[in-house]
Order: sequence, then C-alpha cells, then structure tokens
Amino acid sequence: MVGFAVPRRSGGYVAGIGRSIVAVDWSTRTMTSMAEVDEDKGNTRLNDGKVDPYGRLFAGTMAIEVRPAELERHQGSLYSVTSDLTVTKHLDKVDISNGMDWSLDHRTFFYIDSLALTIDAFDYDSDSGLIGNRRVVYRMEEGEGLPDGMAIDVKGHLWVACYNGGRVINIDPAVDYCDLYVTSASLGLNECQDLGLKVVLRSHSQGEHEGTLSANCSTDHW
Ligand SMILES: O=C(O)[C@H](O)[C@@H](O)[C@H](O)[C@H](O)CO
Repeated sequence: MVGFAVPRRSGGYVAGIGRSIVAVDWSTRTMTSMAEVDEDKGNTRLNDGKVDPYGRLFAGTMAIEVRPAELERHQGSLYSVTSDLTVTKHLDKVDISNGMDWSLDHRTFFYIDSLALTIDAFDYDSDSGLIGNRRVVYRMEEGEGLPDGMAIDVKGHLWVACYNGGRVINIDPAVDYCDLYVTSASLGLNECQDLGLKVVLRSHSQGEHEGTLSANCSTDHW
C-alpha cells in the first residue's frame, strides 16, 4: 500500500510503500529502494510523509488495520530520512502516524498521532532535524472524528482533515481554532470544472462567518 508520494528535486518521486521508502522514476515506471523502516516489525506500513523546508523527509508508520482505525496499538514510529539516506527514529509506540507540517519560521513541528485525538507541537531544530518538547495544541472534541492529514497555510494556520468526522478544522496554533462546515457543493460547466464549496466557519472567539472555497478539478482526475 502506498502511504505517501512526494516530488524529488532531481526528478521523479519518493514514495512510502509498505515499509520501504523508494525512488520512483515515472518515465520508466521503475522503483528503487532507498531505505527500509520498522525492520523489527512484521505488521506495519508507512502512512503520511512530508519533506521539511531543508529537504529532510519525515514519514511515519502504523500497524495494518483490521478495519478503519482498528489495529494493534503502539506499533508505529516516526522517522526522518536525509538525502544521504541517514534514517533517524524520532518517536515509537505511535498508533496511526499521520499529518505533519512545519511552522512558517521552521521552529515548530506539528504532528498527529490519530488515536491520541490531539494535534501536537514539538520544538524543531532545523540544524539537526531533531524534535523535542512535545505539547498538545488542540484536543479533538466529541463527534469531531479522528485527526488525519494536515497542512499549514500562509498565515501559519493548520487545516486538519477529520476522519469519520465529516469536517476539516482550521486551527490557529497561537490563538484559537475554527470548525469548517461544508454546506453545499457545485460544479462549473466548463471543460476544467471548478468545484465550489459553500462553507461556514465557526470560530470560538470570532463567531460564525459564511464564505466559499473553490478548487479547480480537471475532469481527467475524477
Ligand atoms: O493516509 C491515509 O491513508 C490515512 O491517513 C489513513 O491511514 C487513515 O488515517 C486511517 O486509515 C484511519 O483509520
């Protein structure tokens, strides 16, 4: 199973497949193994992976699920791999290693272990690539689902996909968070169809705001 794929500066992609981190040459459809992780485990796989602003790949693992979110606990780990293929294990006893991203000043690493139901922050040492001083930024509330994939926007706010929660939450790690409720979706009628989403943002401190989000979704990708 493919957990992640990220573009490689020298061309092609780096992907996490099973417990292998591989270089993918799309033009020749070939894969070359670069590193193996969880070599002491037989029942895990790579899940989300992302590259830090300095070119280090961070990628985490989880046990193979019996059913969604049902799996042997504490089998996963979080690793980084540098361009010279040095593998460092940062965390173990992870349940479902999932979303991650870095603050705009690169001094904080945000991370999700889904079954912990929290979005966590670590201090990030950009010289060594090491993480430390873990703390909780946001704890999921009843009915919000499991925190899953995550991305940071240009304002430094986190967007967290909530698995089985039917929502995306928007968190300002410094201040507050918002719930994003999708209230309708529409497709444009042109060749490159635009997906328009009507959304309501509910913020703890700033009340409710209605707005729209749109994405360009070429029909080839559906
Ligand atoms: O990238 C993925 O495929 C997802 O992150 C999954 O790993 C889900 O989080 C998990 O399946 C929830 O049960």
